[in-house]
Amino acid sequence: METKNPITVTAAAGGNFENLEYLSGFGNHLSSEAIAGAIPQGQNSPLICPYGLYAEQISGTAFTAPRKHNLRSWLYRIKPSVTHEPFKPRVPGHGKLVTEFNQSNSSATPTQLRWKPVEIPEAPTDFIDGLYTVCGAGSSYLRHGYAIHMYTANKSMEKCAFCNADGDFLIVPQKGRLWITTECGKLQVVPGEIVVIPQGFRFVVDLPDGSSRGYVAEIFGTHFQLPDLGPIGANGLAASRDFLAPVAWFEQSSCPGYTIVQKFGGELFTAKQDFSPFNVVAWHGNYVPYKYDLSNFCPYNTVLFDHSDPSINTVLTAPTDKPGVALLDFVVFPPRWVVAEHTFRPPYYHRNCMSEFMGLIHGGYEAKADGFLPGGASLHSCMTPHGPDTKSYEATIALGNEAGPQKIADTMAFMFESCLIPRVCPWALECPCMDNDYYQCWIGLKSHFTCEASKEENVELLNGHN
Ligand SMILES: O=C(O)Cc1cc(O)ccc1O
Ligand SMILES: [Fe+2]
Repeated sequence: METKNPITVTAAAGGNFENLEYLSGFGNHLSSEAIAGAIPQGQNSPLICPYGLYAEQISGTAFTAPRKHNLRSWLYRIKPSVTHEPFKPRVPGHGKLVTEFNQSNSSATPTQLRWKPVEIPEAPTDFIDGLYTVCGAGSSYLRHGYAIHMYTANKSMEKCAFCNADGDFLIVPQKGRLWITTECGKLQVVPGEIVVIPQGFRFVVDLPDGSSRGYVAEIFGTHFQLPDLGPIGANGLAASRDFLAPVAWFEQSSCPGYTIVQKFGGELFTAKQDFSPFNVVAWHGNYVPYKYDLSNFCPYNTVLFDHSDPSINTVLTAPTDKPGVALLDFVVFPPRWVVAEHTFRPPYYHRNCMSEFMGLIHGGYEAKADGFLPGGASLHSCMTPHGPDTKSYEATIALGNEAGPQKIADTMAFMFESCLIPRVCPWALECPCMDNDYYQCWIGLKSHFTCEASKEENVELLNGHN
Protein backbone atom coordinates (compact mmCIF):
# COMPACT_ATOMS: atom_id res chain seq x y z
CA MET A 1 0.00 0.00 0.00
CA GLU A 2 1.21 3.46 -0.80
CA THR A 3 1.78 5.50 2.30
CA LYS A 4 2.17 9.13 3.03
CA ASN A 5 5.54 10.03 4.57
CA PRO A 6 6.79 6.45 5.04
CA ILE A 7 9.05 6.15 8.06
CA THR A 8 10.79 3.25 9.78
CA VAL A 9 10.81 3.33 13.55
CA THR A 10 11.76 0.51 15.86
CA ALA A 11 10.72 2.16 19.10
CA ALA A 12 9.52 5.65 19.84
CA ALA A 13 11.02 7.75 22.60
CA GLY A 14 9.90 6.75 26.09
CA GLY A 15 10.61 3.03 25.86
CA ASN A 16 11.16 2.86 29.60
CA PHE A 17 9.12 4.14 32.53
CA GLU A 18 11.37 6.97 33.60
CA ASN A 19 9.98 10.49 33.19
CA LEU A 20 6.75 9.45 31.55
CA GLU A 21 4.54 12.21 30.25
CA TYR A 22 0.79 12.22 30.72
CA LEU A 23 -2.28 13.98 29.40
CA SER A 24 -4.55 15.49 32.03
CA GLY A 25 -8.30 15.66 32.55
CA PHE A 26 -11.08 13.21 33.41
CA GLY A 27 -13.35 12.30 30.48
CA ASN A 28 -11.61 14.70 28.14
CA HIS A 29 -11.37 14.16 24.41
CA LEU A 30 -7.64 13.67 24.20
CA SER A 31 -5.23 13.04 21.36
CA SER A 32 -1.63 11.92 21.24
CA GLU A 33 0.85 11.26 18.45
CA ALA A 34 4.14 9.40 18.92
CA ILE A 35 4.93 10.59 15.39
CA ALA A 36 3.72 14.04 14.43
CA GLY A 37 1.00 13.98 11.80
CA ALA A 38 -0.13 10.40 12.49
CA ILE A 39 -3.70 11.39 13.38
CA PRO A 40 -5.82 11.98 10.26
CA GLN A 41 -7.23 15.48 10.15
CA GLY A 42 -10.85 16.24 9.31
CA GLN A 43 -12.01 12.63 9.41
CA ASN A 44 -11.43 9.50 11.50
CA SER A 45 -11.08 6.87 8.82
CA PRO A 46 -9.53 8.07 5.58
CA LEU A 47 -8.97 5.62 2.72
CA ILE A 48 -5.28 5.75 3.51
CA CYS A 49 -4.17 6.96 6.93
CA PRO A 50 -0.97 8.94 7.48
CA TYR A 51 2.11 6.68 7.47
CA GLY A 52 0.02 3.80 6.13
CA LEU A 53 -1.50 3.11 9.54
CA TYR A 54 -4.75 1.23 10.08
CA ALA A 55 -7.60 3.11 11.74
CA GLU A 56 -9.34 1.09 14.48
CA GLN A 57 -12.11 2.26 16.79
CA ILE A 58 -12.56 0.94 20.33
CA SER A 59 -16.05 1.57 21.73
CA GLY A 60 -16.66 1.60 25.46
CA THR A 61 -20.37 2.40 25.10
CA ALA A 62 -23.01 1.47 22.55
CA PHE A 63 -22.62 3.53 19.38
CA THR A 64 -25.97 5.07 20.22
CA ALA A 65 -25.31 5.95 23.87
CA PRO A 66 -26.21 9.57 24.62
CA ARG A 67 -23.41 11.93 23.72
CA LYS A 68 -22.66 12.79 27.35
CA HIS A 69 -22.04 9.09 28.14
CA ASN A 70 -20.54 8.04 24.81
CA LEU A 71 -16.99 6.69 25.07
CA ARG A 72 -14.82 5.73 22.14
CA SER A 73 -11.31 6.21 20.83
CA TRP A 74 -9.66 5.91 17.45
CA LEU A 75 -6.35 4.07 17.40
CA TYR A 76 -3.95 4.46 14.44
CA ARG A 77 -1.87 1.32 14.40
CA ILE A 78 0.67 -0.55 12.36
CA LYS A 79 -1.50 -3.67 12.11
CA PRO A 80 -5.11 -3.99 13.29
CA SER A 81 -5.92 -6.02 16.41
CA VAL A 82 -7.77 -8.60 14.37
CA THR A 83 -4.51 -9.95 12.90
CA HIS A 84 -4.24 -13.02 15.10
CA GLU A 85 -4.87 -16.76 15.12
CA PRO A 86 -8.15 -18.06 16.57
CA PHE A 87 -8.83 -17.79 20.29
CA LYS A 88 -8.45 -21.06 22.20
CA PRO A 89 -9.22 -21.82 25.85
CA ARG A 90 -6.09 -21.16 27.87
CA VAL A 91 -4.42 -24.34 29.11
CA PRO A 92 -4.02 -24.60 32.02
CA GLY A 93 -7.04 -22.42 32.74
CA HIS A 94 -7.13 -19.96 35.57
CA GLY A 95 -9.92 -21.22 37.80
CA LYS A 96 -10.03 -18.39 40.32
CA LEU A 97 -11.71 -15.68 38.27
CA VAL A 98 -15.47 -15.30 38.47
CA THR A 99 -17.72 -12.87 36.62
CA GLU A 100 -21.10 -14.52 36.95
CA PHE A 101 -21.95 -15.12 40.57
CA ASN A 102 -24.27 -17.98 41.44
CA GLN A 103 -24.64 -20.93 43.79
CA SER A 104 -22.21 -23.06 41.81
CA ASN A 105 -19.22 -20.80 42.31
CA SER A 106 -19.80 -18.63 45.38
CA SER A 107 -21.64 -18.43 48.70
CA ALA A 108 -24.01 -16.09 50.40
CA THR A 109 -22.97 -15.01 53.87
CA PRO A 110 -24.16 -12.21 56.13
CA THR A 111 -21.16 -12.74 58.44
CA GLN A 112 -18.64 -9.94 58.95
CA LEU A 113 -15.55 -11.12 57.09
CA ARG A 114 -11.96 -10.00 57.41
CA TRP A 115 -8.77 -11.20 55.79
CA LYS A 116 -5.16 -10.71 56.83
CA PRO A 117 -2.81 -9.78 53.98
CA VAL A 118 -2.18 -12.69 51.65
CA GLU A 119 1.51 -13.65 51.34
CA ILE A 120 3.23 -12.97 48.02
CA PRO A 121 3.80 -16.35 46.35
CA GLU A 122 7.29 -17.78 46.03
CA ALA A 123 6.64 -19.48 42.70
CA PRO A 124 7.00 -17.16 39.70
CA THR A 125 3.58 -15.54 39.31
CA ASP A 126 2.62 -12.69 37.00
CA PHE A 127 -0.32 -10.28 37.30
CA ILE A 128 -2.71 -12.56 35.41
CA ASP A 129 -1.94 -15.68 37.39
CA GLY A 130 -1.81 -13.72 40.63
CA LEU A 131 -5.36 -12.43 40.26
CA TYR A 132 -8.21 -14.11 42.16
CA THR A 133 -11.81 -13.14 42.74
CA VAL A 134 -12.81 -12.53 46.35
CA CYS A 135 -16.48 -11.72 45.85
CA GLY A 136 -18.94 -10.09 43.51
CA ALA A 137 -22.48 -9.93 42.22
CA GLY A 138 -24.36 -10.01 38.96
CA SER A 139 -23.00 -11.10 35.64
CA SER A 140 -20.56 -9.88 33.04
CA TYR A 141 -22.81 -11.47 30.39
CA LEU A 142 -25.83 -9.50 31.51
CA ARG A 143 -23.69 -6.36 31.76
CA HIS A 144 -24.71 -5.64 35.31
CA GLY A 145 -22.57 -6.42 38.28
CA TYR A 146 -19.07 -6.32 39.63
CA ALA A 147 -16.26 -8.53 40.86
CA ILE A 148 -13.73 -7.72 43.55
CA HIS A 149 -10.39 -9.34 42.96
CA MET A 150 -7.05 -9.20 44.71
CA TYR A 151 -3.64 -10.03 43.33
CA THR A 152 -0.32 -11.17 44.70
CA ALA A 153 2.44 -11.49 42.13
CA ASN A 154 6.19 -11.27 41.77
CA LYS A 155 7.10 -11.17 38.10
CA SER A 156 6.40 -9.18 34.98
CA MET A 157 4.18 -10.56 32.24
CA GLU A 158 6.30 -11.96 29.43
CA LYS A 159 5.48 -11.96 25.75
CA CYS A 160 1.80 -11.72 26.47
CA ALA A 161 -0.79 -9.00 26.90
CA PHE A 162 -4.00 -9.15 28.89
CA CYS A 163 -7.34 -7.99 27.58
CA ASN A 164 -10.45 -7.94 29.74
CA ALA A 165 -13.59 -8.19 27.62
CA ASP A 166 -15.76 -8.37 30.75
CA GLY A 167 -15.44 -4.96 32.32
CA ASP A 168 -13.31 -2.10 33.55
CA PHE A 169 -10.54 -2.75 36.06
CA LEU A 170 -9.93 -0.22 38.82
CA ILE A 171 -6.60 -1.36 40.27
CA VAL A 172 -5.42 -0.27 43.72
CA PRO A 173 -1.80 -1.35 44.19
CA GLN A 174 -0.93 -1.84 47.84
CA LYS A 175 2.64 -3.11 47.48
CA GLY A 176 4.99 -2.78 44.52
CA ARG A 177 4.86 -0.44 41.55
CA LEU A 178 2.97 -1.35 38.40
CA TRP A 179 4.54 -0.44 35.08
CA ILE A 180 1.64 -0.76 32.73
CA THR A 181 1.96 -0.65 28.96
CA THR A 182 -1.36 -0.07 27.24
CA GLU A 183 -2.39 0.48 23.66
CA CYS A 184 -2.60 4.22 24.46
CA GLY A 185 0.87 4.31 26.06
CA LYS A 186 2.62 3.73 29.38
CA LEU A 187 1.55 4.41 32.95
CA GLN A 188 3.65 4.09 36.08
CA VAL A 189 1.42 3.43 39.07
CA VAL A 190 2.78 3.40 42.62
CA PRO A 191 0.98 2.37 45.82
CA GLY A 192 -1.11 5.40 46.76
CA GLU A 193 -2.21 5.80 43.15
CA ILE A 194 -4.97 3.96 41.32
CA VAL A 195 -5.33 3.06 37.67
CA VAL A 196 -8.39 2.33 35.55
CA ILE A 197 -8.01 0.06 32.53
CA PRO A 198 -11.30 0.23 30.62
CA GLN A 199 -12.91 -2.86 29.13
CA GLY A 200 -11.19 -4.12 26.02
CA PHE A 201 -7.80 -2.42 26.21
CA ARG A 202 -4.80 -4.68 25.86
CA PHE A 203 -2.18 -4.15 28.52
CA VAL A 204 0.95 -5.61 30.07
CA VAL A 205 1.86 -5.30 33.74
CA ASP A 206 5.56 -5.20 34.62
CA LEU A 207 6.50 -5.47 38.28
CA PRO A 208 9.80 -3.58 38.75
CA ASP A 209 9.78 -4.25 42.48
CA GLY A 210 8.98 -7.95 42.26
CA SER A 211 6.71 -8.62 45.25
CA SER A 212 3.37 -6.98 44.54
CA ARG A 213 -0.07 -7.00 46.03
CA GLY A 214 -3.25 -5.07 45.42
CA TYR A 215 -6.99 -4.89 44.96
CA VAL A 216 -9.09 -4.72 41.79
CA ALA A 217 -12.71 -3.67 41.36
CA GLU A 218 -14.13 -4.83 38.06
CA ILE A 219 -17.42 -3.35 36.88
CA PHE A 220 -19.70 -4.75 34.20
CA GLY A 221 -21.81 -2.70 31.84
CA THR A 222 -20.93 0.79 32.98
CA HIS A 223 -17.93 3.01 33.56
CA PHE A 224 -16.57 5.16 36.34
CA GLN A 225 -17.43 8.83 36.49
CA LEU A 226 -16.67 11.66 38.87
CA PRO A 227 -19.39 12.12 41.50
CA ASP A 228 -21.54 15.22 41.35
CA LEU A 229 -20.48 17.74 43.96
CA GLY A 230 -23.91 19.20 44.75
CA PRO A 231 -23.73 21.92 47.37
CA ILE A 232 -19.98 21.36 47.81
CA GLY A 233 -19.64 23.51 44.72
CA ALA A 234 -17.46 23.42 41.64
CA ASN A 235 -14.30 22.21 43.41
CA GLY A 236 -13.24 19.61 45.93
CA LEU A 237 -12.80 15.83 46.23
CA ALA A 238 -11.04 14.45 43.13
CA ALA A 239 -10.23 17.15 40.56
CA SER A 240 -10.65 16.33 36.90
CA ARG A 241 -7.19 17.60 36.02
CA ASP A 242 -5.49 15.11 38.34
CA PHE A 243 -6.59 12.15 36.23
CA LEU A 244 -3.73 11.30 33.91
CA ALA A 245 -3.85 9.39 30.63
CA PRO A 246 -0.76 8.10 28.81
CA VAL A 247 0.80 9.60 25.71
CA ALA A 248 1.05 7.47 22.57
CA TRP A 249 3.90 4.98 22.63
CA PHE A 250 4.52 2.14 20.22
CA GLU A 251 6.95 -0.59 19.32
CA GLN A 252 7.34 -2.09 15.89
CA SER A 253 9.02 -5.33 16.74
CA SER A 254 8.35 -8.65 15.16
CA CYS A 255 7.32 -10.92 18.06
CA PRO A 256 6.62 -14.45 16.86
CA GLY A 257 4.44 -16.31 19.33
CA TYR A 258 3.14 -13.21 21.10
CA THR A 259 0.05 -14.17 23.11
CA ILE A 260 -3.09 -12.17 23.77
CA VAL A 261 -4.79 -13.47 26.91
CA GLN A 262 -8.44 -12.51 26.73
CA LYS A 263 -10.68 -12.67 29.78
CA PHE A 264 -14.18 -13.36 28.54
CA GLY A 265 -16.92 -14.36 30.96
CA GLY A 266 -14.26 -14.94 33.60
CA GLU A 267 -12.59 -17.59 31.46
CA LEU A 268 -9.24 -17.07 29.81
CA PHE A 269 -8.62 -17.55 26.10
CA THR A 270 -5.38 -17.13 24.22
CA ALA A 271 -4.63 -16.08 20.67
CA LYS A 272 -1.21 -15.97 19.03
CA GLN A 273 0.04 -13.17 16.83
CA ASP A 274 3.44 -12.28 15.46
CA PHE A 275 3.64 -8.65 16.53
CA SER A 276 3.34 -6.52 19.63
CA PRO A 277 -0.18 -5.20 20.30
CA PHE A 278 1.50 -1.96 21.39
CA ASN A 279 1.71 -0.72 17.84
CA VAL A 280 -0.57 2.30 18.16
CA VAL A 281 1.35 5.26 16.75
CA ALA A 282 -1.33 7.79 17.57
CA TRP A 283 -4.80 7.94 19.04
CA HIS A 284 -7.60 10.31 19.88
CA GLY A 285 -10.80 9.97 21.87
CA ASN A 286 -12.31 9.89 25.34
CA TYR A 287 -12.04 6.13 26.04
CA VAL A 288 -8.62 5.75 27.62
CA PRO A 289 -6.79 4.19 30.57
CA TYR A 290 -5.97 6.67 33.32
CA LYS A 291 -4.38 6.93 36.73
CA TYR A 292 -4.98 9.09 39.79
CA ASP A 293 -2.83 9.90 42.80
CA LEU A 294 -4.98 9.58 45.93
CA SER A 295 -2.87 12.19 47.72
CA ASN A 296 -4.48 14.76 45.39
CA PHE A 297 -7.89 14.00 46.89
CA CYS A 298 -9.27 17.09 48.64
CA PRO A 299 -11.39 15.73 51.51
CA TYR A 300 -14.44 17.52 52.87
CA ASN A 301 -15.97 16.72 56.23
CA THR A 302 -17.92 17.98 59.19
CA VAL A 303 -16.50 21.10 60.82
CA LEU A 304 -18.83 21.24 63.81
CA PHE A 305 -20.54 18.03 64.90
CA ASP A 306 -21.45 14.48 63.87
CA HIS A 307 -19.72 12.08 61.53
CA SER A 308 -20.26 12.54 57.81
CA ASP A 309 -21.43 9.60 55.75
CA PRO A 310 -18.51 8.03 53.84
CA SER A 311 -19.99 9.05 50.49
CA ILE A 312 -18.40 12.45 51.16
CA ASN A 313 -15.11 10.76 50.24
CA THR A 314 -16.18 9.34 46.85
CA VAL A 315 -13.37 9.45 44.30
CA LEU A 316 -15.19 7.73 41.44
CA THR A 317 -18.63 6.24 41.05
CA ALA A 318 -20.06 3.69 38.64
CA PRO A 319 -23.77 4.43 38.45
CA THR A 320 -26.85 2.25 38.07
CA ASP A 321 -30.01 3.44 36.38
CA LYS A 322 -31.38 4.50 39.79
CA PRO A 323 -30.38 8.06 40.63
CA GLY A 324 -27.81 8.17 43.42
CA VAL A 325 -27.51 4.38 43.70
CA ALA A 326 -24.06 3.10 42.75
CA LEU A 327 -23.13 -0.15 41.15
CA LEU A 328 -19.77 0.60 42.71
CA ASP A 329 -18.43 3.63 44.53
CA PHE A 330 -14.71 3.95 45.12
CA VAL A 331 -14.35 5.83 48.41
CA VAL A 332 -11.13 6.78 50.23
CA PHE A 333 -10.34 7.58 53.84
CA PRO A 334 -7.25 9.77 53.45
CA PRO A 335 -5.18 11.62 56.05
CA ARG A 336 -7.28 14.49 57.42
CA TRP A 337 -8.08 16.66 60.39
CA VAL A 338 -11.01 15.73 62.59
CA VAL A 339 -12.47 18.55 64.62
CA ALA A 340 -16.07 17.67 65.47
CA GLU A 341 -17.30 18.80 68.90
CA HIS A 342 -19.28 16.61 71.36
CA THR A 343 -19.24 13.92 68.69
CA PHE A 344 -18.37 10.27 68.44
CA ARG A 345 -15.73 10.87 65.77
CA PRO A 346 -14.98 7.43 64.27
CA PRO A 347 -17.44 5.79 61.87
CA TYR A 348 -20.75 5.18 63.62
CA TYR A 349 -22.15 1.71 64.27
CA HIS A 350 -24.40 0.91 61.39
CA ARG A 351 -26.18 -1.43 59.05
CA ASN A 352 -26.27 -0.50 55.40
CA CYS A 353 -28.47 -1.68 52.53
CA MET A 354 -25.33 -1.23 50.42
CA SER A 355 -22.45 -3.71 50.79
CA GLU A 356 -19.01 -2.55 51.84
CA PHE A 357 -15.67 -4.11 50.88
CA MET A 358 -12.69 -2.35 52.45
CA GLY A 359 -8.93 -2.45 51.90
CA LEU A 360 -6.01 -0.66 53.48
CA ILE A 361 -3.10 0.68 51.43
CA HIS A 362 -0.97 1.86 54.33
CA GLY A 363 -1.16 2.88 57.98
CA GLY A 364 -4.17 2.20 60.17
CA TYR A 365 -7.92 2.71 60.00
CA GLU A 366 -9.72 4.81 62.58
CA ALA A 367 -12.44 2.25 63.31
CA LYS A 368 -10.11 -0.70 63.79
CA ALA A 369 -7.34 -0.35 66.37
CA ASP A 370 -6.32 -3.97 65.75
CA GLY A 371 -6.46 -6.54 63.03
CA PHE A 372 -7.23 -4.54 59.89
CA LEU A 373 -3.81 -4.55 58.25
CA PRO A 374 -2.34 -2.99 55.10
CA GLY A 375 -2.98 -5.48 52.32
CA GLY A 376 -5.84 -7.06 54.27
CA ALA A 377 -9.52 -6.67 53.53
CA SER A 378 -12.95 -6.75 55.08
CA LEU A 379 -16.47 -7.31 53.84
CA HIS A 380 -19.64 -6.11 55.53
CA SER A 381 -22.52 -7.07 53.32
CA CYS A 382 -26.01 -5.71 53.06
CA MET A 383 -27.45 -5.05 56.55
CA THR A 384 -24.54 -6.78 58.31
CA PRO A 385 -23.87 -4.75 61.46
CA HIS A 386 -20.41 -3.31 61.91
CA GLY A 387 -18.52 -0.35 63.32
CA PRO A 388 -15.56 0.51 65.54
CA ASP A 389 -13.91 -2.32 67.44
CA THR A 390 -13.94 -2.32 71.24
CA LYS A 391 -10.50 -0.77 71.53
CA SER A 392 -11.31 2.09 69.13
CA TYR A 393 -14.61 2.70 70.90
CA GLU A 394 -13.04 2.85 74.33
CA ALA A 395 -10.14 5.04 73.17
CA THR A 396 -12.62 7.47 71.66
CA ILE A 397 -14.75 7.65 74.79
CA ALA A 398 -11.60 8.13 76.91
CA LEU A 399 -10.77 11.27 74.92
CA GLY A 400 -13.98 12.82 76.18
CA ASN A 401 -16.16 15.59 74.89
CA GLU A 402 -13.42 18.18 74.90
CA ALA A 403 -11.12 16.47 72.37
CA GLY A 404 -9.34 19.07 70.27
CA PRO A 405 -8.50 18.90 66.60
CA GLN A 406 -6.76 15.62 65.76
CA LYS A 407 -4.88 14.79 62.61
CA ILE A 408 -5.42 11.29 61.32
CA ALA A 409 -2.08 10.75 59.63
CA ASP A 410 -0.42 7.74 58.01
CA THR A 411 -3.59 6.21 56.67
CA MET A 412 -5.09 5.37 53.30
CA ALA A 413 -8.05 3.04 53.55
CA PHE A 414 -10.63 2.65 50.84
CA MET A 415 -14.02 1.12 50.25
CA PHE A 416 -15.74 -0.44 47.26
CA GLU A 417 -19.42 0.06 48.04
CA SER A 418 -22.18 -1.50 45.98
CA CYS A 419 -25.95 -1.76 45.87
CA LEU A 420 -25.58 -5.39 44.71
CA ILE A 421 -24.99 -8.00 47.40
CA PRO A 422 -21.73 -9.88 46.89
CA ARG A 423 -21.39 -13.64 46.94
CA VAL A 424 -18.05 -14.82 48.28
CA CYS A 425 -15.74 -17.20 46.40
CA PRO A 426 -14.76 -20.48 48.08
CA TRP A 427 -10.99 -19.85 48.09
CA ALA A 428 -11.61 -16.52 49.87
CA LEU A 429 -13.69 -18.26 52.54
CA GLU A 430 -11.20 -21.09 52.93
CA CYS A 431 -8.12 -18.86 52.75
CA PRO A 432 -5.67 -19.30 55.66
CA CYS A 433 -5.69 -15.51 55.87
CA MET A 434 -9.35 -15.49 56.86
CA ASP A 435 -9.61 -13.88 60.29
CA ASN A 436 -11.95 -16.33 61.97
CA ASP A 437 -11.94 -14.33 65.20
CA TYR A 438 -13.05 -11.10 63.57
CA TYR A 439 -16.33 -11.03 65.50
CA GLN A 440 -14.31 -10.95 68.74
CA CYS A 441 -13.31 -7.36 68.10
CA TRP A 442 -16.84 -6.26 69.02
CA ILE A 443 -17.69 -8.84 71.69
CA GLY A 444 -16.00 -6.76 74.40
CA LEU A 445 -18.31 -3.77 73.85
CA LYS A 446 -19.96 -3.31 77.21
CA SER A 447 -23.30 -1.88 78.07
CA HIS A 448 -22.82 1.61 79.48
CA PHE A 449 -26.52 2.04 79.98
CA THR A 450 -27.37 4.30 82.87
CA CYS A 451 -30.68 5.79 83.39
CA GLU A 452 -30.54 7.46 86.81
CA ALA A 453 -32.78 10.43 86.04
CA SER A 454 -35.72 8.41 84.83
CA LYS A 455 -35.03 5.09 86.52
CA GLU A 456 -38.47 4.69 88.03
CA GLU A 457 -40.31 5.62 84.87
CA ASN A 458 -38.23 3.16 82.93
CA VAL A 459 -38.69 0.35 85.40
CA GLU A 460 -42.43 0.93 85.10
CA LEU A 461 -42.14 1.02 81.37
CA LEU A 462 -40.15 -2.23 81.32
CA ASN A 463 -42.62 -3.88 83.75
CA GLY A 464 -45.47 -2.84 81.50
CA HIS A 465 -43.87 -4.86 78.73
CA ASN A 466 -43.51 -8.01 80.79
O1 LIG B 1 -17.72 0.70 57.77
C1 LIG B 1 -16.77 1.45 57.54
O2 LIG B 1 -15.78 1.51 58.24
C2 LIG B 1 -16.88 2.43 56.38
C3 LIG B 1 -17.57 3.66 56.83
C4 LIG B 1 -16.86 4.75 57.18
C5 LIG B 1 -17.49 5.87 57.67
O3 LIG B 1 -16.76 6.94 58.00
C6 LIG B 1 -18.87 5.89 57.84
C7 LIG B 1 -19.61 4.78 57.45
C8 LIG B 1 -18.95 3.67 56.94
O4 LIG B 1 -19.64 2.60 56.51
FE1 LIG C 1 -19.58 0.70 57.02
